[in-house]
Amino acid sequence: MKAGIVGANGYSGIELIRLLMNHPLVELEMLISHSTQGSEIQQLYPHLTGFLDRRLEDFDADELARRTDVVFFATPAGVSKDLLPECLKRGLICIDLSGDFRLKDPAAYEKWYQQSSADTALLNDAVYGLSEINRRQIAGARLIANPGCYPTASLLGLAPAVKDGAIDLGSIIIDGKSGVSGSGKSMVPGNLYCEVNENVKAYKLGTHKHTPEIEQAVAAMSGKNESITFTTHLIPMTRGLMCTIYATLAKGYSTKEFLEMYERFYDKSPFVRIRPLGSWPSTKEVAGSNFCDIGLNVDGRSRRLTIVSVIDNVVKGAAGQAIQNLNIIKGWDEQTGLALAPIYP
Ligand SMILES: NC(=O)C1=CN([C@@H]2O[C@H](COP(=O)(O)OP(=O)(O)OC[C@H]3O[C@@H](n4cnc5c(N)ncnc54)[C@H](OP(=O)(O)O)[C@@H]3O)[C@@H](O)[C@H]2O)C=CC1
Ligand SMILES: CC(=O)N[C@@H](CCC(=O)OP(=O)(O)O)C(=O)O
Repeated sequence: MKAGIVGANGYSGIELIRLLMNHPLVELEMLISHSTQGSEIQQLYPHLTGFLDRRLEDFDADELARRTDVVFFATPAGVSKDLLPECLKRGLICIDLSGDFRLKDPAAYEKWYQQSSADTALLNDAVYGLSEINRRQIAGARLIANPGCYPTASLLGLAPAVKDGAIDLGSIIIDGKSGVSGSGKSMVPGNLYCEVNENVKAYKLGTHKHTPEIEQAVAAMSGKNESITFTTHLIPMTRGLMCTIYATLAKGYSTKEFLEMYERFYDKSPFVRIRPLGSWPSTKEVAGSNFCDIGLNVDGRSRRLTIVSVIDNVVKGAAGQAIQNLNIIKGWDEQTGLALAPIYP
């Protein structure tokens, strides 16, 4: 199968290249960028020297349809809602890493993204690509809305407890922390070395666009609409994302009972690893891999569950999950091209 990447020279695009180069059933055919067409990818990114001999090209839906079968959109919000329908119309499988097709309600997109939404019919057709939760809908789909990085870690951490009814949904608090690559490679003063190094800062309190995405998915799992509290922090590292999630218990389970429930829930999900009693994950333990590692603790005194969920934001939070979704769409083994151990130390 031949693939194209729109936004190939951004952080998620480059990660798609690294992973797809090792995928036995996919061949990289077209790399598309916005401002660097004509350049050799190896010149822009010397770490790819000797691996991939391709020039960046301009977006052309006819050319994509002629040369590829699947297109990944690794573009900023607001780009794929216009370009992707042209590819879909031409019969291509489209996997969008941006938020353009994630929210079913166009008014919610307009409120949280501060721009006009994608076509409503396509929003309805789009399948939310949280691989472990929506496998049945993803299989055979043509349009995947790949989840955001914070929602991936949060929702994989919450899903078993939410589906069991074991926590009070109105009590959920998510404390998220991300490395700087989560914000992409564009020049932003807040991402300068002197601003980020030896610093931790909270950002977008009450306005983060992943808030409605997490709420929508929790509602889909539970049948109930509840507001969550979600706070994000930028931390001085390149890759890695941790969500520490707090919720009040609705059932009196112990940590051991929660761990057994999570183990059962993710029994057939090779990319979700549950930590044993008394052990919690760190971002380094998933770096460069498609794993989501989860640790749990019940605080009997406050009757609260704490969930610690970590991913590599550019792999499981973006490019890796996008490829996992392609594997599911095609009925291939989910781990094809993704069976990579994390980089350590
Ligand atoms: N970074 C992460 O950890 C995650 C990112 N995402 C999402 O994935 C998407 C990409 O993110 P990221 O890789 O970080 O972003 P970057 O800013 O690093 O890269 C964006 C890419 O999009 C290209 N681009 C911009 N506008 C257009 C356009 N009109 N047509 C074609 N290409 C265009 C840019 O090309 P050029 O440089 O030539 O202008 C660049 O290659 C975003 O929507 C992001 O929110 C999702 C989960 C995690
Ligand atoms: C560190 C950092 O800035 N992270 C970004 C994550 C954006 C992202 O991946 O989100 P979408 O795919 O939904 O656009 C943020 O918090 O906005």
